[in-house]
Amino acid sequence: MRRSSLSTRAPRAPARGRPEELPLRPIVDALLTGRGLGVRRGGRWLVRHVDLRVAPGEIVTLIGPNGSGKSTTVKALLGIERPDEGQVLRRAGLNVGYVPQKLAVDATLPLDVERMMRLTRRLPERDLRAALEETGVPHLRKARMAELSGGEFQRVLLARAIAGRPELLVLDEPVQGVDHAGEISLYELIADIRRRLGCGILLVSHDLHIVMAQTDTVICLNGHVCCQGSPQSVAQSPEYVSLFGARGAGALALYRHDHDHAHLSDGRVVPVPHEAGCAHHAPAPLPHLHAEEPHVR
Ligand SMILES: Nc1ncnc2c1ncn2[C@@H]1O[C@H](COP(=O)(O)OP(=O)(O)OP(=O)(O)O)[C@@H](O)[C@H]1O
Repeated sequence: MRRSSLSTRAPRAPARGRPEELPLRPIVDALLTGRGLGVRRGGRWLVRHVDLRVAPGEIVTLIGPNGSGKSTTVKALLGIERPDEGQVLRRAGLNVGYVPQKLAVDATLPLDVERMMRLTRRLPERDLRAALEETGVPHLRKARMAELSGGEFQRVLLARAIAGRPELLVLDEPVQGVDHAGEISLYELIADIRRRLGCGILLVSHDLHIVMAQTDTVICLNGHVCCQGSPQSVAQSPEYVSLFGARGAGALALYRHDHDHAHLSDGRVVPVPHEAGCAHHAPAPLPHLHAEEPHVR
């Protein structure tokens, strides 16, 4: 039977003696695409010529030194900052969960976790409870935001971002104020959320050696895209080494083996198929995309 790669029709009933044909998967479009993105403020380009895309189920991590334009790029992609150049394409009606880089809660504000979760939307009890459980903080429901530890605070923000079952999760430095062990478990939680929700994730991080184990595509930014690709290919690129030094590159190499197993939330380690290194993340023309405001939570 001749099959078109674009077809999404159900397969015919299998002929006797022939193996059943699996239904063809529909073409999966990117959730979010930036093409030639540039943001200019105060007479200078903060970022320029940025191409990136996030597909469903993919973790894309933006790394780069302080002031390299990571948050600016994220804000431009989400429509929070207006780009001066290039194009942002978001899947129509895209549901986004966003944890911004800066979110300070005044110590005098009597804001508890439950109210924080419901601050900007109606959230049914079931969804609120599920989100807090998924991020491991159901016991903090009545706690005051201002009294949470760094790790607890970040978990609540994550719960708030996933409560609406987003298709895309955007996390701008989600492990701020978290100790080393807490960072590792937060990144494992993020990878676990990706597996459970099947959402795409755009992550901004400084924690190269930890985050790399969970990342599909790394984009190394320094006002422009210096290099991009799988963690392994980026670690070997001269641009990356010159930005982060050989020590940073060496730290990535240490984590190559992590791709052969996964950590479950109950502590078990299970084998996963070896990923044979992602291809470079070249933006390609995408049909069915509309430039419109996303539904950012
Ligand atoms: N609205 C603005 N007007 C002028 N300059 C800005 C504006 N927003 C950001 N910048 C500058 O743009 C540069 C990039 O900032 P951005 O916050 O995107 O960097 P970053 O890579 O996220 O940094 P960090 O790792 O320190 O969080 C910085 O020099 C910052 O001061």
